[in-house]
Amino acid sequence: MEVRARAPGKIILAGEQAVVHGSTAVAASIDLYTYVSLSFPTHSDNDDKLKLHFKDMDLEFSWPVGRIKAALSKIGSNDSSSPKSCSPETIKLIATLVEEHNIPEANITLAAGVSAFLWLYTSIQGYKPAKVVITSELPLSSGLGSSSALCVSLCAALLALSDSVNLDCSHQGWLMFGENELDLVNKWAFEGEKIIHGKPSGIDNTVSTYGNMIKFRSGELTRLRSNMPLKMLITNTKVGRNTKALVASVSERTFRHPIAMASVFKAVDSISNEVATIIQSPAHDDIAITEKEDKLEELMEMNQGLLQCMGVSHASIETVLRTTLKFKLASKLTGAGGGGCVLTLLPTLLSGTVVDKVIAELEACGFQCLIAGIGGKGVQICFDSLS
Ligand SMILES: Nc1ncnc2c1ncn2[C@@H]1O[C@H](COP(=O)(O)OP(=O)(O)OP(=O)(O)O)[C@@H](O)[C@H]1O
Ligand SMILES: C[C@@](O)(CCO)CC(=O)[O-]
Ligand SMILES: [Mg+2]
Repeated sequence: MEVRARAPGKIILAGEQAVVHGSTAVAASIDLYTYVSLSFPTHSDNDDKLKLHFKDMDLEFSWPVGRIKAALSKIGSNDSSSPKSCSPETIKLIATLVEEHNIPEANITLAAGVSAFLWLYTSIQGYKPAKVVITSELPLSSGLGSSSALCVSLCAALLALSDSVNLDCSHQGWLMFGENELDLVNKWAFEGEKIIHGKPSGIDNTVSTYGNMIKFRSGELTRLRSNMPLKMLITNTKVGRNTKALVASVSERTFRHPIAMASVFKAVDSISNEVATIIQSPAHDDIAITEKEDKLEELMEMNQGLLQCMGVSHASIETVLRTTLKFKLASKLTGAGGGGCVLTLLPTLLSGTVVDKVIAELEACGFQCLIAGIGGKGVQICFDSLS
Protein backbone atom coordinates (compact mmCIF):
# COMPACT_ATOMS: atom_id res chain seq x y z
CA MET A 1 0.00 0.00 0.00
CA GLU A 2 1.34 3.40 -0.96
CA VAL A 3 -0.01 6.84 -0.19
CA ARG A 4 1.24 10.22 -1.29
CA ALA A 5 0.53 13.55 0.32
CA ARG A 6 1.29 17.10 -0.68
CA ALA A 7 1.16 20.26 1.41
CA PRO A 8 1.65 23.84 0.23
CA GLY A 9 4.13 26.47 1.35
CA LYS A 10 2.93 29.88 2.42
CA ILE A 11 3.53 33.60 2.45
CA ILE A 12 2.86 35.81 5.44
CA LEU A 13 1.23 39.05 4.31
CA ALA A 14 1.45 40.67 7.74
CA GLY A 15 2.37 39.80 11.31
CA GLU A 16 5.26 37.32 11.27
CA GLN A 17 7.33 37.17 14.46
CA ALA A 18 4.75 39.32 16.32
CA VAL A 19 2.29 36.40 15.96
CA VAL A 20 4.56 34.36 18.26
CA HIS A 21 3.88 37.04 20.90
CA GLY A 22 0.10 37.06 20.51
CA SER A 23 -0.43 39.52 17.63
CA THR A 24 -2.69 38.84 14.67
CA ALA A 25 -1.08 37.72 11.40
CA VAL A 26 -2.40 37.12 7.88
CA ALA A 27 -1.07 34.28 5.72
CA ALA A 28 -1.93 32.55 2.45
CA SER A 29 -0.95 29.23 0.90
CA ILE A 30 1.09 29.26 -2.34
CA ASP A 31 1.09 26.73 -5.14
CA LEU A 32 4.51 25.24 -4.36
CA TYR A 33 4.34 21.93 -2.53
CA THR A 34 6.27 19.41 -0.47
CA TYR A 35 5.45 15.82 -1.43
CA VAL A 36 5.72 12.75 0.77
CA SER A 37 5.27 9.16 -0.36
CA LEU A 38 4.84 6.44 2.25
CA SER A 39 4.86 2.71 1.56
CA PHE A 40 5.06 -0.36 3.76
CA PRO A 41 7.10 -3.38 2.60
CA THR A 42 5.24 -6.62 1.92
CA HIS A 43 6.05 -9.78 3.91
CA SER A 44 8.08 -11.17 1.03
CA ASP A 45 10.31 -8.05 1.00
CA ASN A 46 11.65 -9.24 4.35
CA ASP A 47 12.62 -5.68 5.20
CA ASP A 48 12.87 -4.55 8.80
CA LYS A 49 14.07 -0.98 8.22
CA LEU A 50 12.55 2.46 8.43
CA LYS A 51 13.96 4.35 5.44
CA LEU A 52 13.84 8.07 4.80
CA HIS A 53 14.93 9.47 1.45
CA PHE A 54 15.34 13.23 0.88
CA LYS A 55 15.30 12.83 -2.87
CA ASP A 56 16.21 16.43 -3.81
CA MET A 57 19.52 16.22 -1.92
CA ASP A 58 19.89 12.50 -2.58
CA LEU A 59 20.29 11.82 1.13
CA GLU A 60 19.10 8.51 2.56
CA PHE A 61 18.68 7.49 6.18
CA SER A 62 17.71 4.07 7.45
CA TRP A 63 17.32 2.49 10.86
CA PRO A 64 16.43 -1.13 11.76
CA VAL A 65 13.06 -0.73 13.50
CA GLY A 66 14.39 -2.78 16.44
CA ARG A 67 17.12 -0.16 16.93
CA ILE A 68 14.52 2.65 17.05
CA LYS A 69 12.35 0.66 19.43
CA ALA A 70 15.29 0.00 21.76
CA ALA A 71 16.31 3.68 21.74
CA LEU A 72 12.80 5.04 22.28
CA SER A 73 11.40 2.25 24.46
CA LYS A 74 10.53 4.66 27.29
CA ILE A 75 7.99 6.56 25.21
CA GLY A 76 5.25 3.98 25.53
CA SER A 77 2.82 2.90 22.85
CA ASN A 78 1.75 5.09 19.98
CA ASP A 79 -1.72 6.61 19.68
CA SER A 80 -2.24 8.40 16.39
CA SER A 81 -5.55 9.93 17.53
CA SER A 82 -4.05 12.06 20.31
CA PRO A 83 -1.19 14.38 19.32
CA LYS A 84 1.46 14.76 21.99
CA SER A 85 4.60 16.82 22.44
CA CYS A 86 8.10 15.40 22.25
CA SER A 87 9.74 15.81 25.67
CA PRO A 88 13.29 17.24 25.92
CA GLU A 89 14.53 13.76 27.03
CA THR A 90 13.01 12.13 23.96
CA ILE A 91 14.49 14.81 21.71
CA LYS A 92 17.91 13.80 23.07
CA LEU A 93 17.23 10.11 22.38
CA ILE A 94 16.06 10.95 18.86
CA ALA A 95 19.18 13.07 18.34
CA THR A 96 21.36 10.00 18.98
CA LEU A 97 19.49 8.12 16.23
CA VAL A 98 20.01 11.07 13.87
CA GLU A 99 23.70 11.44 14.78
CA GLU A 100 24.34 7.79 13.83
CA HIS A 101 24.05 9.06 10.26
CA ASN A 102 26.90 11.41 9.60
CA ILE A 103 24.96 14.16 7.84
CA PRO A 104 27.36 16.14 5.60
CA GLU A 105 28.21 19.55 7.15
CA ALA A 106 26.56 21.34 4.18
CA ASN A 107 23.25 19.65 5.02
CA ILE A 108 23.48 19.75 8.81
CA THR A 109 20.32 21.88 9.15
CA LEU A 110 18.37 18.87 7.87
CA ALA A 111 18.98 17.15 11.22
CA ALA A 112 16.02 19.05 12.71
CA GLY A 113 13.77 17.77 9.88
CA VAL A 114 14.98 14.19 10.46
CA SER A 115 14.26 14.50 14.21
CA ALA A 116 10.73 15.77 13.51
CA PHE A 117 10.28 12.86 11.08
CA LEU A 118 11.31 10.26 13.67
CA TRP A 119 9.01 11.72 16.31
CA LEU A 120 5.99 11.95 14.00
CA TYR A 121 6.59 8.54 12.41
CA THR A 122 6.99 6.61 15.66
CA SER A 123 4.12 8.49 17.38
CA ILE A 124 1.66 7.84 14.55
CA GLN A 125 2.83 4.52 13.06
CA GLY A 126 4.85 2.96 15.89
CA TYR A 127 7.80 0.77 14.91
CA LYS A 128 6.71 -0.54 11.50
CA PRO A 129 9.23 -0.81 8.68
CA ALA A 130 8.46 1.60 5.85
CA LYS A 131 9.91 3.70 3.10
CA VAL A 132 9.29 7.46 3.07
CA VAL A 133 10.39 9.62 0.15
CA ILE A 134 10.32 13.42 0.34
CA THR A 135 10.64 16.00 -2.44
CA SER A 136 9.85 19.71 -2.41
CA GLU A 137 9.29 22.59 -4.81
CA LEU A 138 9.95 25.02 -1.96
CA PRO A 139 13.33 26.57 -1.25
CA LEU A 140 14.31 25.34 2.24
CA SER A 141 14.97 27.73 5.12
CA SER A 142 13.79 30.74 3.09
CA GLY A 143 10.60 31.93 4.76
CA LEU A 144 8.12 30.07 2.53
CA GLY A 145 7.18 27.53 5.18
CA SER A 146 9.24 24.53 4.07
CA SER A 147 9.30 23.15 7.62
CA SER A 148 5.52 23.27 8.01
CA ALA A 149 4.91 21.88 4.51
CA LEU A 150 7.20 18.98 5.48
CA CYS A 151 5.40 18.34 8.79
CA VAL A 152 1.90 18.70 7.31
CA SER A 153 2.50 16.45 4.29
CA LEU A 154 4.23 13.87 6.46
CA CYS A 155 1.43 13.81 9.04
CA ALA A 156 -1.18 13.56 6.28
CA ALA A 157 0.53 10.51 4.75
CA LEU A 158 1.10 8.86 8.14
CA LEU A 159 -2.47 9.45 9.29
CA ALA A 160 -3.94 8.36 5.95
CA LEU A 161 -2.56 4.87 6.63
CA SER A 162 -3.42 4.84 10.35
CA ASP A 163 -6.42 3.60 12.31
CA SER A 164 -7.44 7.17 13.17
CA VAL A 165 -8.59 8.03 9.67
CA ASN A 166 -11.08 6.36 7.36
CA LEU A 167 -10.61 7.23 3.70
CA ASP A 168 -11.79 6.02 0.31
CA CYS A 169 -8.60 4.34 -0.95
CA SER A 170 -10.20 3.70 -4.36
CA HIS A 171 -10.46 7.45 -5.06
CA GLN A 172 -8.51 8.50 -8.16
CA GLY A 173 -6.40 11.64 -7.97
CA TRP A 174 -5.85 14.14 -5.16
CA LEU A 175 -8.28 13.86 -2.26
CA MET A 176 -9.07 16.28 0.55
CA PHE A 177 -9.47 15.22 4.17
CA GLY A 178 -12.64 16.03 6.11
CA GLU A 179 -12.55 18.75 8.78
CA ASN A 180 -11.87 16.38 11.71
CA GLU A 181 -8.98 14.72 9.90
CA LEU A 182 -7.56 18.13 8.94
CA ASP A 183 -7.68 19.17 12.59
CA LEU A 184 -5.75 16.02 13.53
CA VAL A 185 -3.14 16.57 10.78
CA ASN A 186 -2.74 20.17 11.92
CA LYS A 187 -2.25 19.25 15.58
CA TRP A 188 0.36 16.60 14.81
CA ALA A 189 2.14 18.91 12.34
CA PHE A 190 2.35 21.56 15.08
CA GLU A 191 4.20 19.03 17.25
CA GLY A 192 6.68 18.49 14.41
CA GLU A 193 7.10 22.24 13.92
CA LYS A 194 7.94 22.56 17.63
CA ILE A 195 10.92 20.26 17.09
CA ILE A 196 12.16 22.32 14.13
CA HIS A 197 11.21 25.84 15.35
CA GLY A 198 11.35 25.70 19.13
CA LYS A 199 8.43 28.06 19.71
CA PRO A 200 6.15 28.21 16.66
CA SER A 201 2.91 30.18 16.74
CA GLY A 202 1.20 27.50 14.63
CA ILE A 203 0.33 29.83 11.75
CA ASP A 204 2.54 28.04 9.20
CA ASN A 205 1.20 24.53 9.79
CA THR A 206 -2.36 25.90 9.96
CA VAL A 207 -2.25 27.65 6.58
CA SER A 208 -0.47 24.67 4.99
CA THR A 209 -3.16 22.31 6.34
CA TYR A 210 -6.30 24.32 5.51
CA GLY A 211 -4.98 26.34 2.55
CA ASN A 212 -6.57 29.58 1.28
CA MET A 213 -5.99 32.78 3.23
CA ILE A 214 -6.21 32.98 7.00
CA LYS A 215 -6.07 35.40 9.88
CA PHE A 216 -4.41 33.84 12.91
CA ARG A 217 -4.06 34.93 16.51
CA SER A 218 -3.02 32.89 19.59
CA GLY A 219 -3.93 29.58 17.96
CA GLU A 220 -7.30 30.89 16.68
CA LEU A 221 -7.90 30.63 12.95
CA THR A 222 -10.28 32.81 10.92
CA ARG A 223 -10.67 31.92 7.25
CA LEU A 224 -10.59 34.95 4.97
CA ARG A 225 -12.42 35.36 1.69
CA SER A 226 -10.30 37.56 -0.57
CA ASN A 227 -12.20 40.15 -2.57
CA MET A 228 -9.35 41.41 -4.69
CA PRO A 229 -6.73 40.02 -7.06
CA LEU A 230 -3.46 39.70 -5.13
CA LYS A 231 -0.29 39.35 -7.11
CA MET A 232 3.00 39.18 -5.23
CA LEU A 233 6.51 38.95 -6.56
CA ILE A 234 8.54 36.67 -4.30
CA THR A 235 12.26 37.42 -4.25
CA ASN A 236 14.52 34.87 -2.66
CA THR A 237 17.65 36.64 -1.44
CA LYS A 238 19.23 33.15 -1.12
CA VAL A 239 20.64 34.22 2.24
CA GLY A 240 20.13 31.12 4.37
CA ARG A 241 18.57 31.56 7.80
CA ASN A 242 17.01 29.55 10.51
CA THR A 243 13.57 30.30 11.90
CA LYS A 244 14.35 28.84 15.33
CA ALA A 245 17.32 31.22 15.86
CA LEU A 246 15.41 34.26 14.56
CA VAL A 247 12.36 33.61 16.74
CA ALA A 248 14.69 33.18 19.73
CA SER A 249 16.46 36.49 18.94
CA VAL A 250 13.13 38.38 18.91
CA SER A 251 12.20 36.78 22.25
CA GLU A 252 15.53 37.90 23.70
CA ARG A 253 14.95 41.47 22.52
CA THR A 254 11.46 41.32 24.05
CA PHE A 255 12.98 40.17 27.33
CA ARG A 256 15.39 43.15 27.30
CA HIS A 257 12.77 45.76 26.26
CA PRO A 258 9.36 44.38 27.25
CA ILE A 259 7.43 47.67 27.16
CA ALA A 260 8.82 48.96 23.88
CA MET A 261 8.34 45.57 22.20
CA ALA A 262 4.76 45.29 23.48
CA SER A 263 4.02 48.52 21.59
CA VAL A 264 5.67 47.12 18.46
CA PHE A 265 3.58 43.94 18.67
CA LYS A 266 0.40 45.98 19.25
CA ALA A 267 1.12 48.06 16.15
CA VAL A 268 1.64 44.87 14.11
CA ASP A 269 -1.66 43.52 15.41
CA SER A 270 -3.48 46.63 14.11
CA ILE A 271 -1.69 46.37 10.75
CA SER A 272 -2.67 42.71 10.30
CA ASN A 273 -6.30 43.41 11.16
CA GLU A 274 -6.38 46.27 8.68
CA VAL A 275 -4.78 44.08 5.99
CA ALA A 276 -7.44 41.42 6.57
CA THR A 277 -10.25 44.01 6.35
CA ILE A 278 -8.90 45.49 3.10
CA ILE A 279 -8.46 42.10 1.45
CA GLN A 280 -12.02 41.10 2.32
CA SER A 281 -13.83 44.36 1.52
CA PRO A 282 -15.66 44.47 -1.83
CA ALA A 283 -14.09 46.32 -4.79
CA HIS A 284 -16.18 46.67 -7.91
CA ASP A 285 -13.91 48.61 -10.25
CA ASP A 286 -10.28 49.42 -11.01
CA ILE A 287 -10.37 52.60 -8.91
CA ALA A 288 -11.53 50.73 -5.81
CA ILE A 289 -8.90 48.02 -6.39
CA THR A 290 -6.16 50.63 -6.83
CA GLU A 291 -7.21 52.35 -3.60
CA LYS A 292 -7.03 49.04 -1.76
CA GLU A 293 -3.64 48.27 -3.26
CA ASP A 294 -2.30 51.69 -2.18
CA LYS A 295 -3.41 51.00 1.39
CA LEU A 296 -1.90 47.51 1.36
CA GLU A 297 1.41 48.90 0.09
CA GLU A 298 1.53 51.41 2.91
CA LEU A 299 0.73 48.74 5.49
CA MET A 300 3.43 46.45 4.05
CA GLU A 301 5.98 49.26 4.45
CA MET A 302 4.85 49.90 8.01
CA ASN A 303 5.06 46.20 8.85
CA GLN A 304 8.56 46.01 7.36
CA GLY A 305 9.63 48.97 9.53
CA LEU A 306 8.43 47.15 12.62
CA LEU A 307 10.18 43.93 11.57
CA GLN A 308 13.34 46.02 11.37
CA CYS A 309 12.59 47.19 14.94
CA MET A 310 12.46 43.53 15.95
CA GLY A 311 15.95 43.06 14.46
CA VAL A 312 15.04 40.55 11.75
CA SER A 313 15.74 42.52 8.58
CA HIS A 314 19.00 41.94 6.71
CA ALA A 315 21.25 43.79 4.25
CA SER A 316 19.99 41.56 1.42
CA ILE A 317 16.36 42.38 2.32
CA GLU A 318 17.20 46.11 2.38
CA THR A 319 18.68 45.75 -1.13
CA VAL A 320 15.41 44.26 -2.38
CA LEU A 321 13.44 47.09 -0.71
CA ARG A 322 15.65 49.76 -2.32
CA THR A 323 15.48 48.11 -5.73
CA THR A 324 11.70 47.74 -5.80
CA LEU A 325 11.20 51.27 -4.40
CA LYS A 326 12.96 52.64 -7.51
CA PHE A 327 9.91 51.33 -9.39
CA LYS A 328 7.55 52.76 -6.72
CA LEU A 329 6.76 49.25 -5.48
CA ALA A 330 6.36 48.33 -1.81
CA SER A 331 7.98 45.27 -0.25
CA LYS A 332 8.32 43.47 3.06
CA LEU A 333 10.12 40.36 4.22
CA THR A 334 8.01 37.24 4.65
CA GLY A 335 8.54 34.44 7.15
CA ALA A 336 11.11 34.71 9.88
CA GLY A 337 13.39 37.27 8.16
CA GLY A 338 17.19 37.42 8.46
CA GLY A 339 17.46 36.81 4.69
CA GLY A 340 15.12 34.41 2.91
CA CYS A 341 12.23 35.77 0.86
CA VAL A 342 10.75 39.23 0.30
CA LEU A 343 7.25 40.03 -1.01
CA THR A 344 6.56 42.86 -3.44
CA LEU A 345 2.98 43.79 -4.25
CA LEU A 346 2.43 43.90 -8.02
CA PRO A 347 -0.56 46.23 -8.55
CA THR A 348 -3.14 45.08 -11.11
CA LEU A 349 -2.48 48.04 -13.44
CA LEU A 350 1.32 47.64 -13.38
CA SER A 351 2.62 46.93 -16.89
CA GLY A 352 4.34 43.66 -17.72
CA THR A 353 7.36 45.63 -18.95
CA VAL A 354 7.90 47.16 -15.51
CA VAL A 355 7.56 43.75 -13.86
CA ASP A 356 10.20 42.38 -16.26
CA LYS A 357 12.53 45.30 -15.46
CA VAL A 358 12.20 44.85 -11.67
CA ILE A 359 12.84 41.13 -11.97
CA ALA A 360 15.88 41.74 -14.22
CA GLU A 361 17.33 44.22 -11.73
CA LEU A 362 16.72 41.92 -8.74
CA GLU A 363 18.20 38.94 -10.54
CA ALA A 364 21.25 41.01 -11.48
CA CYS A 365 21.83 41.31 -7.70
CA GLY A 366 21.99 37.50 -7.54
CA PHE A 367 18.44 37.07 -6.21
CA GLN A 368 15.85 34.64 -7.56
CA CYS A 369 12.32 35.84 -8.42
CA LEU A 370 9.09 33.93 -8.75
CA ILE A 371 5.38 34.67 -8.93
CA ALA A 372 3.35 31.96 -7.19
CA GLY A 373 -0.39 31.36 -7.19
CA ILE A 374 -1.84 32.54 -3.85
CA GLY A 375 -4.61 31.03 -1.74
CA GLY A 376 -5.01 27.53 -3.19
CA LYS A 377 -6.01 24.29 -1.46
CA GLY A 378 -4.32 22.96 1.65
CA VAL A 379 -3.01 19.45 2.23
CA GLN A 380 -4.19 16.63 -0.06
CA ILE A 381 -3.52 12.92 -0.39
CA CYS A 382 -3.52 10.45 -3.24
CA PHE A 383 -3.72 6.65 -3.32
CA ASP A 384 -3.10 6.03 -7.04
CA SER A 385 0.38 6.30 -8.45
CA LEU A 386 -0.44 8.29 -11.61
CA SER A 387 -1.81 11.68 -10.47
N1 LIG B 1 11.86 19.09 1.97
C1 LIG B 1 12.57 19.00 3.08
N2 LIG B 1 13.43 18.01 3.26
C2 LIG B 1 14.15 17.94 4.39
N3 LIG B 1 14.09 18.81 5.43
C3 LIG B 1 13.25 19.82 5.30
C4 LIG B 1 12.44 19.97 4.13
N4 LIG B 1 11.71 21.06 4.29
C5 LIG B 1 12.04 21.58 5.51
N5 LIG B 1 12.95 20.83 6.11
C6 LIG B 1 13.51 21.09 7.48
O1 LIG B 1 13.06 22.38 7.88
C7 LIG B 1 14.18 23.28 8.07
C8 LIG B 1 13.82 24.68 7.59
O2 LIG B 1 12.84 25.20 8.44
P1 LIG B 1 12.77 26.72 8.84
O3 LIG B 1 11.56 26.85 9.65
O4 LIG B 1 14.05 27.18 9.41
O5 LIG B 1 12.57 27.49 7.43
P2 LIG B 1 11.25 27.64 6.55
O6 LIG B 1 10.17 26.82 7.13
O7 LIG B 1 11.63 27.36 5.14
O8 LIG B 1 10.92 29.19 6.69
P3 LIG B 1 9.77 29.90 7.63
O9 LIG B 1 9.70 29.10 8.88
O10 LIG B 1 10.34 31.28 7.89
O11 LIG B 1 8.57 29.94 6.80
C9 LIG B 1 15.31 22.65 7.27
O12 LIG B 1 16.56 23.03 7.78
C10 LIG B 1 15.03 21.16 7.46
O13 LIG B 1 15.50 20.71 8.72
C1 LIG C 1 8.54 33.83 12.34
C2 LIG C 1 7.18 33.16 12.39
O1 LIG C 1 6.25 34.12 12.93
C3 LIG C 1 6.66 32.78 11.03
C4 LIG C 1 7.57 31.91 10.22
O2 LIG C 1 6.96 31.65 8.98
C5 LIG C 1 7.30 31.97 13.32
C6 LIG C 1 5.94 31.44 13.76
O3 LIG C 1 4.94 32.13 13.72
O4 LIG C 1 5.93 30.27 14.19
MG1 LIG D 1 9.53 27.07 9.16
